[in-house]
Amino acid sequence: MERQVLRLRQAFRSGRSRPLRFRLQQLEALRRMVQEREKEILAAIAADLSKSELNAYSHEVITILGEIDFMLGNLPELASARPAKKNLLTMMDEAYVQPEPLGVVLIIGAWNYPFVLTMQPLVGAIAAGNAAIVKPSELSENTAKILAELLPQYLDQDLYAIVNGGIPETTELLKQRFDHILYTGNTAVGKIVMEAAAKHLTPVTLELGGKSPCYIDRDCDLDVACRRVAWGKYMNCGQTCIAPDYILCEASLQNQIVQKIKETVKDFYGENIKASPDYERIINLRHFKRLQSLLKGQKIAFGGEMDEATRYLAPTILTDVDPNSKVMQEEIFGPILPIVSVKNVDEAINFINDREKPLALYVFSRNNKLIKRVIDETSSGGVTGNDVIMHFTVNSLPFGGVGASGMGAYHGKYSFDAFSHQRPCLLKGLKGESVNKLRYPPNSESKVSWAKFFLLKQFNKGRLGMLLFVCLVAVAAVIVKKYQALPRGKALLASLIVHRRRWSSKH
Ligand SMILES: NC(=O)C1=CN([C@@H]2O[C@H](COP(=O)(O)OP(=O)(O)OC[C@H]3O[C@@H](n4cnc5c(N)ncnc54)[C@H](O)[C@@H]3O)[C@@H](O)[C@H]2O)C=CC1
Ligand SMILES: CCCCCCCCCC(=O)O
Repeated sequence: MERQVLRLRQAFRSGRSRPLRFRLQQLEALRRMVQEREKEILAAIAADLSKSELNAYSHEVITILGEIDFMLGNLPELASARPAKKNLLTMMDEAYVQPEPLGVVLIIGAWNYPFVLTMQPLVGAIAAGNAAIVKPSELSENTAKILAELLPQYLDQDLYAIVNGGIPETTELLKQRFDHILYTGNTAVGKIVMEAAAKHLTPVTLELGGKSPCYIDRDCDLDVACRRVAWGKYMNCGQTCIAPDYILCEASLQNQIVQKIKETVKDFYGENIKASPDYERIINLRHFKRLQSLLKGQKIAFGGEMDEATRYLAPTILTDVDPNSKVMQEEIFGPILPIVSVKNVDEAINFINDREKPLALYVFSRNNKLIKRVIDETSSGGVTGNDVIMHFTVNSLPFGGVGASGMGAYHGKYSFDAFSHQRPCLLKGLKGESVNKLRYPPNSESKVSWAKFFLLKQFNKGRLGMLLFVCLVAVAAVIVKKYQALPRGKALLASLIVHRRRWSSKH
């Protein structure tokens, strides 16, 4: 592991990953990989998540192609230096912000969208000019395997590597020194990653999970709301970090919601859900049993059927759920939708604020003021009003958590930023020592007062006069130099000095 990181570091030090042309070439090669090897990639995702290839394409591949296109179109601008505003002391100098790559970065992905959660950060890492190690989840082993096979065929092998394995391999990787770590997964492992990173003072982006609430207001189009919630909740069998975890609504809406989601599920997956190519399975037996245990003691208003052999768990709705029950204590990450009743939006806001900050928050209402109020009075990684999941697809929006749901963000420009250092650059001229004297010792009241003038723009009359005088002298000096009319120039300067003295004695 150590040798592998060293190899990448040496390649990074060679400077090869920095030129814009190289980054664009690598991104184009990655796009070629996705296009040419689409079939193998889709088959791997489909095998890992019991997913149709069509869904594998629209859940994952499309996101990566979109992200690569965005970077190819925007990288020249993102990677270029941005001029910075100057102050009076640096007026004549050059100030700009130059994004620079961080170095060798580590990307640890989760299993639930195994292609997106490894390749989307990689697009950002390449775009920003880094070397990168990608560690896919061992639970989505087919995708992990195909990535290890394909990536070296398309990308620079000394700069980008896939490391496969489970906890021992990840633990070993985390002992190495990286310049940034982007981790996607559960909160408990997020803490392990952050602790390991702290040993090297490595900055982290943590894309974690949590319980994302969905408030459904009385004043809303319930048909649309239920269709959208059902889509976001049951997609990927509920194994989506930003799936609506539970519904908050007035008690009187509960039965209608159950009825409408039931109808939607029939529209989506037909009478025999098990046979639908659009309905996935739980990733493994451990998660299946965990989900099974969440149903104990609950009122199942819809669904609940399961088959351990195929890890099938039907789209399920729980009603009158006690906020203290187990299903409300942990992120569900499965097709179980609890409904918790609240009296009104005030109670919903308090309910949300009494708990950890979620990764996503959803509000359905016809009343935009109510949606804005919920946004203003709560906190979450992201918000979508009148829909679910969709903020993930807008690459001009930063994607990430806050508080217990994570730190940092990526997607589009934010991915580039996550893997870049915004380096402030100031290029000073060698002239201007008369002004610079202000900051050289010995200090004095007068120098402090000048510093206040230059940096805080605190004027007094005398200073203003002096500034005008300095400007006039500067103009005169330019004229003198330009026309080399030495005698007339000198006379002009002398007359200015006399005027300045007279003006000073009067004020
Ligand atoms: N914020 C986001 O973008 C996303 C967050 N998630 C969250 O991830 C969670 C589901 O993923 P997990 O089951 O955690 O995925 P997982 O089991 O695939 O683990 C994630 C990664 O952590 C590594 N890992 C696991 N245990 C480790 C340990 N003890 N030490 C070091 N590394 C270890 C794994 O090898 C894997 O690469 C959910 O909470 C979900 O909400 C999932 C997808 C996206
Ligand atoms: C058009 C829908 C695309 C949905 C992709 C959702 C991926 C979410 C990944 C996750 O964060 O768990």
